[in-house]
Amino acid sequence: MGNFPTAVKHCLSYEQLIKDYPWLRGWLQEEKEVVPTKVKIQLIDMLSGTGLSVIEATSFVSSKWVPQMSDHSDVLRGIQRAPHVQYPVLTPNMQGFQDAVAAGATEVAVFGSASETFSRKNINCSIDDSMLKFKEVIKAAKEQQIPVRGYVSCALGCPYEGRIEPAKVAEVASMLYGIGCYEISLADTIGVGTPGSMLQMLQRVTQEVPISALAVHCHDTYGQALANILTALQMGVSVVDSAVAGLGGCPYAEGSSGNVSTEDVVYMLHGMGIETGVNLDKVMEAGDFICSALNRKTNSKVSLARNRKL
Ligand SMILES: CC(C)(COP(=O)([O-])OP(=O)([O-])OC[C@H]1O[C@@H](n2cnc3c(N)ncnc32)[C@H](O)[C@@H]1OP(=O)([O-])[O-])[C@@H](O)C(=O)NCCC(=O)NCCSC(=O)C[C@@](C)(O)CC(=O)[O-]
Repeated sequence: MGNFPTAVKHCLSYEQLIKDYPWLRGWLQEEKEVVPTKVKIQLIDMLSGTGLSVIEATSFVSSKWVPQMSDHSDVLRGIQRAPHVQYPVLTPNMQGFQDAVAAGATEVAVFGSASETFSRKNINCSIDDSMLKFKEVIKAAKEQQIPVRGYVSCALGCPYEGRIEPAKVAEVASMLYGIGCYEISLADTIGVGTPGSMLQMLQRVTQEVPISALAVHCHDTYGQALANILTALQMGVSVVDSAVAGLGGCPYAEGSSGNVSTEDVVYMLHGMGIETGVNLDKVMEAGDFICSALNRKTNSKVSLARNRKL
């Protein structure tokens, strides 16, 4: 583990450390009941006023696979875009990319996996075939100056294959970076990682991809997400995906819990003196809104504590 004070100083130099990436589509794709489009739009609009620099808005996937996302175009068209906020959307293939652009997408993300089985279950193709599809998307995106982000799912474990070798994560991250993704988000899809496995994985991945191009995406199934994020920060990672109220999950990783809550990450970073530009109170308001609109309990420890006036 790196020297803590030095690493924190390093992090202090970064701004806009938080991306509220998968709050919406990550959690919605798990939601059994169809969430009204206007609720999705209102939540994005609330999040747009929090200071977050990136809000992943929806997903242009097949509605046969994920029915909750069938209103993707209406959501993207319905939101009020705030200046200085990016609204990327997931696009697994050219059909998704074309639909996304038609609905006004200005940033997209492709999502690969370090696990062969997860890749087939999630996007119905092998890792190698997924790269061919992503290459097409990236080529088309570049022609339109649309930046493309890449995900590597199962970076710390797979629901089907168990442990995933850091070398395999590095290989897939390197492929995504090599074909033109500007940033690679390393996802602990099922939340089994620990600071130890995060450290090992990052040490290997950074042999292939510069740390400045890496983000982390931690689900909190085993309660390790904040510790894992802290480890990544100490290594120099400066982009953290999170989800308002800790909602989220993946339909092809049954039983895994949501992403780490944005509220908890912001609280930790501000407590460390790291500037994020994010207004914690406003994020909590957005979290309260969506939890009450859907009659769900928050997964944010910070929100629970604040509601008890602690
Ligand atoms: C990738 C596909 C579409 C392949 O699905 P497929 O069935 O292999 O696609 P296909 O190319 O063989 O086409 C079959 C049908 O799907 C349609 N189709 C084809 N592409 C699209 C599209 N983009 N949008 C809408 N429709 C589409 C296509 O038009 C055709 O329609 P038909 O002729 O039968 O009526 C499918 O497997 C799919 O939608 N998978 C997405 C599943 C998903 O959303 N998973 C969760 C994403 S989150 C994640 O992966 C993890 C992450 C990023 O959060 C990080 C982490 O925590 O790990």
